[in-house]
Amino acid sequence: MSSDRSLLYLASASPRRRELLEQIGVPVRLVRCAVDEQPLADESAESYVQRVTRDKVRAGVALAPAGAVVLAADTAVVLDGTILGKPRDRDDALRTLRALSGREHQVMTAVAVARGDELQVRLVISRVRFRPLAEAELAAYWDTGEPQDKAGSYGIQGLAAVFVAHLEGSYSAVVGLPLMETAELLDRFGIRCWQAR
Ligand SMILES: Cc1cn([C@H]2C[C@H](O)[C@@H](COP(=O)(O)OP(=O)(O)OP(=O)(O)O)O2)c(=O)[nH]c1=O
Repeated sequence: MSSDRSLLYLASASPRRRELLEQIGVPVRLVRCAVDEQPLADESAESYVQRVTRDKVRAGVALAPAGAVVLAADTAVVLDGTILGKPRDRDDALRTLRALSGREHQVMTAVAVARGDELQVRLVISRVRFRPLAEAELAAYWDTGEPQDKAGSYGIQGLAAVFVAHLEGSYSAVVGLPLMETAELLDRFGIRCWQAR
């Protein structure tokens, strides 16, 4: 089976990434693939998100039709160099949110686009500062269900918007995909967003 060269395959189970691509006029076809997302010993957060993103896009290339353009991304919330992943349970989420309260953290999102052996990756680092969060507020936030599937146990695009005192960087990257960098990468692979239609 050969691919339509203008169609993008998204190697992601994240509904956010699909919505963000649709927001800029890039429809996608999904390829489901799983990769090991365990950080390696002594691996920096910057290296980690780029490695996982490369692994995701390569796994996507292996599953997509030959010659297809494939995109993948990974987002990590990083506090003082430590990666705060998706919460294992309620206690883990509350611990994470407590640690983020009243402080600035980094959100690192890498995006990769590949076709066959050709692969390009970009890393975007944003800085987010939360206002101080009350304990009762954290518990109430967990109960909304929003933190469950999100890096750092929060979603800036959702209810957690009221926690954000300051953001420097790319809002779309915090949600899961840096759209300016993504559009540039896609353009190099011949996939245009709304601008060129
Ligand atoms: C910080 C933050 C993260 N997130 C989400 C984006 C990602 O979906 C998730 C980070 O986990 P990822 O491992 O980057 O992505 P994923 O497992 O959801 O999807 P896939 O690997 O299949 O592409 O956290 C938000 O939605 N809002 C936020 O403000």
